[in-house]
Amino acid sequence: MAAADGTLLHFSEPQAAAPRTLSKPRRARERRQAEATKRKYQASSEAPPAKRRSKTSFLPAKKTAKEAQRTFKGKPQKTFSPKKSSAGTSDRNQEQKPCVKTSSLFKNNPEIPELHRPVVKQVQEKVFTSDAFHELDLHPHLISTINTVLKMSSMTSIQKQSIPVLLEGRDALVRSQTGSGKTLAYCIPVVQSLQAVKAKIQRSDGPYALVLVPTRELALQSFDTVQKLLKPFTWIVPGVLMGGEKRKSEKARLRKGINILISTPGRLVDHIKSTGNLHFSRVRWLILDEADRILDLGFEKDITVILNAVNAECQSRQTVLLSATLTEGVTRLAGISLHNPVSISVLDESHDQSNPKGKAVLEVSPPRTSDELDSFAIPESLDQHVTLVPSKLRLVSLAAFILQKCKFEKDQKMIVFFSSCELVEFHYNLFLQTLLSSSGAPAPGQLPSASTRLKFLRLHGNMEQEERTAVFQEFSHSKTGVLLCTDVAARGLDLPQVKWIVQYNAPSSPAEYIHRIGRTARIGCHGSSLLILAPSEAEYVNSLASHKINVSEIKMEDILSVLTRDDCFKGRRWGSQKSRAVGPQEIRERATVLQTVFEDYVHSNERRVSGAKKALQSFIRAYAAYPRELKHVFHVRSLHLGHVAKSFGLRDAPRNLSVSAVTKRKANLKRPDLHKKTQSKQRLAEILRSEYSSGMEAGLAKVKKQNKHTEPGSQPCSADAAGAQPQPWEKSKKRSR
Ligand SMILES: Nc1ncnc2c1ncn2[C@@H]1O[C@H](COP(=O)(O)OP(=O)(O)OP(=O)(O)O)[C@@H](O)[C@H]1O
Repeated sequence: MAAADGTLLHFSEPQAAAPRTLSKPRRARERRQAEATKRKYQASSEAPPAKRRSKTSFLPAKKTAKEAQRTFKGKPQKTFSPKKSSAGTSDRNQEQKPCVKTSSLFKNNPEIPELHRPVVKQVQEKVFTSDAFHELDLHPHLISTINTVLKMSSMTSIQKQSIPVLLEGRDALVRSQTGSGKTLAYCIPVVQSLQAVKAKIQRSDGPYALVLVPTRELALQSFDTVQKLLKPFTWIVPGVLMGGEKRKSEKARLRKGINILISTPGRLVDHIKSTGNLHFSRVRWLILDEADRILDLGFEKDITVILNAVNAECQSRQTVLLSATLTEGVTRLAGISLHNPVSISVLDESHDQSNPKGKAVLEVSPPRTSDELDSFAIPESLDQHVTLVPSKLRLVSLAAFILQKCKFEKDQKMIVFFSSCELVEFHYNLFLQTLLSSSGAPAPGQLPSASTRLKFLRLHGNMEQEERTAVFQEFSHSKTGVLLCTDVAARGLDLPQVKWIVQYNAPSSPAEYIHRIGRTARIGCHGSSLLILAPSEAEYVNSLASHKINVSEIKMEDILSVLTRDDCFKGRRWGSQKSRAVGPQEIRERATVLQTVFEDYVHSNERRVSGAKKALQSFIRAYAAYPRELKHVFHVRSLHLGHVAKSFGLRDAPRNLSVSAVTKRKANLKRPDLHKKTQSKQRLAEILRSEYSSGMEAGLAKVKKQNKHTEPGSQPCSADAAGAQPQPWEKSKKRSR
């Protein structure tokens, strides 16, 4: 990237604007004093803060970084604090204001195109019914537990449709929008049927129900629901296997006996292979929750191993597949695992002409129309937005949006999705150090506007399980906060009261989009989402529309304009005394001030620079990993590396980073024989394949396993090794991300 063109800014306070008039003798006295001070400091190694700051503004970028570090670290109050710097020292302020060299954010950006989004009629489902749980033929204790422990009285539509059908003993494919209560739709029938088993269930009987979920967090969540429902039926023991825990203690729990076993597929396969006393002879229920995500995460082979193991020991069982999206993979998996199934979905009348009353649709396998396959039900109370932001402005736009919602508005809870663990780590550390304050006064390196109101959390698959659980719990119970995460949090997690979903990196499929936005507007609540796209990616909006997904535009300027609400972002052109009204120029200057803060943080030491480069590299790899059908929207060659580097607080694009290097390596991945060639190449391939990842994918998990980290799906999962049959749905499986 060409060297940054310099725009000089210094931070000013509102009070500093009016110049003070000084008498002539006093001015002369002050000048003499200033010169004396200058001579003194020239002779010593210590620098007078004001003069040094001004001078360094003209230094090249590297030196500026060092100096800026001094500015933010050394005298943060003088630099930023409105209270201290405004105390009647306006003319001195003029000199004391830090002057920062930064590249122009607003020059040479691609034009932002007009969005001509087609308006489509979204598929909608009614969430609640007026029917109460007590109208169902359930054990009275179960009903009172639902009412008093879960504090629920009326059923959701999907519960009303599913529970009676499942209680009849039918296999089912249940499809319903995110946050519509699918978990209870299967948990209630399971508990109802197991409590009614005549010879009371013994713990030592082992599993009667197997519930498979894609992630550990979801396993915990489902376990929690089952545990609550089992309160009156204490002889039925639930248990969870999910990796992250010592195998030994899981084995011990299995030995004692678990009747309702909730697990991630990889971990269960691990125990099938290594735990002698895990038997499935009594299994009556097999539940595949979030079936689409299970397949997306590459658990097909594990599912095959599990199906074969269960089939080998028990022939008659009830199988249920639940999914928010009905993908080809899910339909094929349903064809294999379900016997004479009922297909249940609750589409609204306008969409589902064949089913005018929104009743459960029976025997649908394969799905009725390609339209149903391609479109997704979206909660009615969810407002979806998109904004087009040039690469250079992405970081400041994201920060401004977070500040707008979580600093200036009350009780806002937000999830920001990134495409890789490295990206989450980078942004988490950056925001934590620059936007956040633990006390009233800004700490070194922080903005004076750093807020105690803001709370940042992060969640991704490279974190230790203990920490993941703690973060999940903390965010679940918190009223506010910004959770930066990978798709590890997109899969079925029920995080209450989330108001905003921000997708900083576009998802790689419409199904992913649905799952991400599905973390808000749950169970009838109101929520909003924002998708941040580059101008070159505007076409993605049409791609969403083709799946009946409507988004409305928010202008980037409107997002950035929040910076004018905070005078700490106020910048002023060097030497200019003219005061200007708040307008586009003011917004630009303030955005530049914020970008400067980020750049100074990143460039304050080598470790941070290399962290930013690593994150940038990860971003490019993820970008190169978009599926073929989205390549016309997200093509790595359309990235301007210098501009993208800016969004990582880097002043220049790293020299050793080239798009072709990334794409070359990626091209190799298309050759399946590559994996067999050498182990090191295989590891590289797995890392690259998982770049657009949450850190949860089997490939990455395998790599991590070698580093002694365990993940669901990290176990050896070759179908051959387990004597499994080839998976029919694999044949036409698209290469996942
Ligand atoms: N009948 C009900 N009344 C009130 N709240 C309910 C009811 N059923 C479920 N809920 C609550 O709604 C929330 C969403 O439920 P759940 O997680 O089961 O949705 P889901 O359909 O599985 O979503 P996703 O597809 O995202 O996994 C949970 O907090 C749950 O406790």
